[in-house]
Amino acid sequence: MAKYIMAFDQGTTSSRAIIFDHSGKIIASLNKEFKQIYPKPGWVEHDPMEIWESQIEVAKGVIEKAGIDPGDIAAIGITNQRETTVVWDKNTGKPIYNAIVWQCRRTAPICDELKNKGFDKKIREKTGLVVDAYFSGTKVKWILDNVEGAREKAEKGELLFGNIDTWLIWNLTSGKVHVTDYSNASRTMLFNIHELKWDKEILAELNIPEQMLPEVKPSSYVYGYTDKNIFGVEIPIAGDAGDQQAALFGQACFKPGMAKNTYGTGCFMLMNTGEKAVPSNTGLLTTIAWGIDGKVEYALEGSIFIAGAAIQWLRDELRIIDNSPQSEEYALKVEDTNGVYVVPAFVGLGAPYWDMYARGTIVGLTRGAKREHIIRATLESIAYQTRDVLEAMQEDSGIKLQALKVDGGASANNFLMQFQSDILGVPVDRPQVIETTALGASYLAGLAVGFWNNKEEIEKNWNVDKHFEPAMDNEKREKLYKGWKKAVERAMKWAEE
Ligand SMILES: Nc1ncnc2c1ncn2[C@@H]1O[C@H](COP(=O)(O)OP(=O)(O)O)[C@@H](O)[C@H]1O
Ligand SMILES: O=P(O)(O)OC[C@H](O)CO
Repeated sequence: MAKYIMAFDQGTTSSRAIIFDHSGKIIASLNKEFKQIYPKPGWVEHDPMEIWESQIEVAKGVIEKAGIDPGDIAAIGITNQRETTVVWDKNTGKPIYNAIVWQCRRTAPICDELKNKGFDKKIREKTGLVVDAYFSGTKVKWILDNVEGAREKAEKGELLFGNIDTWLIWNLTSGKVHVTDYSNASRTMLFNIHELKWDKEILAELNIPEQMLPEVKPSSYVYGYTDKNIFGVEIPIAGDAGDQQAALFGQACFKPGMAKNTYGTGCFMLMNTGEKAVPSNTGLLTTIAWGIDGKVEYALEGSIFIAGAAIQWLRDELRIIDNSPQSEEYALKVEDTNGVYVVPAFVGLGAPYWDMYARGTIVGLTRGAKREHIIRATLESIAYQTRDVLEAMQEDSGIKLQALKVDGGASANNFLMQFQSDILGVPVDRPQVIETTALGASYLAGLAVGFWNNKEEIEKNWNVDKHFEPAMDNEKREKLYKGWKKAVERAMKWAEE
């Protein structure tokens, strides 16, 4: 019997492939960063061919690194940066435009129009989402409206739309399977999360032909098999979920009330709400967690657009650190931020503010402000944003969180995790495997092919690495947080015409 599962974790800044064994242990992992394209301020694109090529390169590389035979892989699970939009020609297989990334703000005016018409309320009800340039719907419309001949071709059925999961599965399968899963569909702003189908009224409003949309399947399901020319064998592709939902699954948050926070490019807190789609009154999203075992389960989500990406900004743009882990070293060289707050609203602000026109701000600078303070304030901004969404989530769900499960690249930062626990006043638990996104995709794939039998078996694989207890007194906590709220006010609406 095949001994491993391979996950493709196609993230915002890198493509990653990881091979897991039955105990959920990482056998080998390989990562490749790819180009971020910023054609204008606030615009973000990726080259879909580079995404595909980098993903295949790391997949082949990780098999070699692990020293295993492709025939030893029982299934592949796919997980992806969500919302990022690719439109391609069905006949040539070539994208007609770069992928418009979830962070891209170019469709803010289309969103404003929807809001002005009052159509946003309908969208909120049907899709669980807030009208924002974040989601795929307005991105598809933009491509159809702006790429020459696109709309005509789409109407003739010659173009296909997909998020990155769909794009990868279409390229991987010999039969060119055009599918997505419930969790990804729920991020398009085109999918009715209650009726579980593409919403004709929204499609008509955005003028998007339904025939270009993928078929929506469960998250644990055999969608197809890899073309033999890729790995030399046909491997079932059996799991598909948006990366944040996959992380919720990988953290074994299977019961209502269980929550996790993933610190990657952005930061995403999700709470399982079971078979109930809980509406939010605080600016959170109601989203599909996954479709499995013949049913769909929901989650409440707080989406923070910039988290680890702010650390990359310190490294690549400000060039005041050489690598991400160094941020911890510098942060610990000072006692506090000396009154400095960084609001990394580089692409607007997501939950709970939803301000497409907010922009990054540094406030509280004095003559004594050093790079250590700015670095520390940048790390702290990740924790403050998390507190914003945790408060919203507790209010919407009526559940007081006993502990927060964390994961993702930046959760490796012990300073950040301790400050997180301090500023929330809630313990933080980091598991041994922080690659829970990939792990969740593996679990979904493994369940579909009988590699794992049930969720109970998977739950036993979760082990804590480090537990962080709040160590800050309440007065200090609230004083610091008050300063953050003031800083956020300064960042809001900055880029509004
Ligand atoms: N030790 C660290 N401290 C702070 N940030 C870190 C650290 N290690 C990684 N990061 C940040 O985490 C992000 C990478 O995490 P990852 O989970 O791989 O993200 P993604 O899936 O979004 O590409 C990067 O933005 C990086 O700057
Ligand atoms: O690339 P990540 O891991 O930051 O995830 C991006 C999210 O899926 C965007 O919604």
